[in-house]
Amino acid sequence: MIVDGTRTVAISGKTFQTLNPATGEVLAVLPAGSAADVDKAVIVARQAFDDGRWAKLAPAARKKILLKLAALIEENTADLALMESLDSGKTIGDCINIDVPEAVNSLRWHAEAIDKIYDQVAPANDASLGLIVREPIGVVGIVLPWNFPLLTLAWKIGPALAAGCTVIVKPAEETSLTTLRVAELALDAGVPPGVFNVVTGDGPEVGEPIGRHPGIDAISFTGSTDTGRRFLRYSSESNLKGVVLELGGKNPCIVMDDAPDLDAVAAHIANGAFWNMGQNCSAISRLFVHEDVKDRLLEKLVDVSKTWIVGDPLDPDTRIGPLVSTTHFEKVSSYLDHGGKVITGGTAFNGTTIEPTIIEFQRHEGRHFKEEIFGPILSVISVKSLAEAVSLANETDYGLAASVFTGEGTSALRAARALKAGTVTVNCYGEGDAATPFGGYKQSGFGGRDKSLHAHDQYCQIKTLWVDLGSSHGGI
Ligand SMILES: NC(=O)C1=CN([C@@H]2O[C@H](COP(=O)(O)OP(=O)(O)OC[C@H]3O[C@@H](n4cnc5c(N)ncnc54)[C@H](O)[C@@H]3O)[C@@H](O)[C@H]2O)C=CC1
Ligand code: BAL
Repeated sequence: MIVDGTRTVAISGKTFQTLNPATGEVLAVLPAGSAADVDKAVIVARQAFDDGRWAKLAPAARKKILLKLAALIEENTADLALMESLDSGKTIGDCINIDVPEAVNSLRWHAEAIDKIYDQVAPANDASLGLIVREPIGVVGIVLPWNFPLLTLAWKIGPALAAGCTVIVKPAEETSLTTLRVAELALDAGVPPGVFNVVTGDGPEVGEPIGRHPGIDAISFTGSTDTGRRFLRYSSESNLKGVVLELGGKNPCIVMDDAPDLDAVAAHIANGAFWNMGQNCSAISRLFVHEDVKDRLLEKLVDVSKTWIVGDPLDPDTRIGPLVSTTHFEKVSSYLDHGGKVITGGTAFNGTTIEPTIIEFQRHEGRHFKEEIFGPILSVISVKSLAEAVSLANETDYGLAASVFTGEGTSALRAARALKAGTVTVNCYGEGDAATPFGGYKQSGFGGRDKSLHAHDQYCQIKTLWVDLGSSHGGI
């Protein structure tokens, strides 16, 4: 763990192993934290916040240090990418080309933004001055998932540290390594000790004490909807700390009969469904395709899926590596034999890996259309109209992302407005870039957004300062 700028073991002395999911080998033995370690980290982070060693620096000074951190991460791309791939099973190509560079971009974007955000003067009468100012919220608990460990870390520490907060990060127990390394690089960059602390361990032992701690002012969480609900409970039963949740998805993709370039559409859909082995909260999971183009699109999708090389995540050509853990593999495998016609894939092997799989169904019902699978499995159903597609697409408890492919601009915009999702992409798939907010409607999200200037709201209090200019001063 890293507390107060120092590598440390757990107070209990307990440890846990982190495994390479591709081989089952032990990669590292890490401290298994508990409530006592969280207490210690909170004391340190509170002290670091209250004495102003970080919060009271000028925004431009914090910016300089965060830009240095981004540069150090960039310089260490090869090491960090290898560490991330070994620890999570993510492919080395993705780690090098997406996870590390996007983490760098995200940190840079928030660092660059922080000295360009102005406070406001409120409309007021002549005898008063109303100021609306932002202040860092304080000590922030950041609880991370295993599917994008480094990227979600950057999405959260970027705006939190830029705002002047101090943080206690709990990485997912499957994937702690890159968070620990980045915390060390932060010290090298000049982030003062005590500002960026990391407590490793599992959810009940470390995540829950963070959620319930009265000395923590806000929580930023990415993970499952069930655990997200717990954080709301922890907050309501403790100090009503602010909670921002980025949760699961059951993301629809609609393809109409006038969609241009079905080859490109198939490539986008395969990327949306199979990128990161489908372990992505914004993964395309339900495909609604117009009946007139269904057969042609499925043919192309099968062809594209077969180009996704399954294998060793350390081979740069591999696009499908192992799932993150055997537990997760068991969960995802259970969706391979539950009705529907397998169009391609359907095989699970080595107890780790599932090939890109497309399953066609006649009706929009059952587990494949309700539950977040979080694996490389795409469920397909045909539709007769855009209205039917949009209505089925919205038939879900989730609302993170959605895509629509059509050649008709007005229909595309109508559908984009009607889809209940935080991010809607038209004739493409993606999550936007650091400048655009990311988060969900319905049970996909709560309380705010990651990325963009909207992310800063999570980490700030808004204070009103009301000054009497004295109506008795003779009108000067
Ligand atoms: N939105 C997303 O990006 C993610 C969604 N998921 C979904 O969740 C499913 C289960 O995966 P898990 O790893 O179990 O997700 P999870 O939501 O339980 O884990 C995410 C984080 O929450 C922590 N956590 C777990 N239990 C906790 C508790 N009782 N109190 C406080 N913190 C706790 C974990 O240690 C980890 O750091 C996946 O199959 C997937 O469907 C998982 C990871 C990311
Ligand atoms: N798609 C990146 C963030 C997430 O899956 O939680």
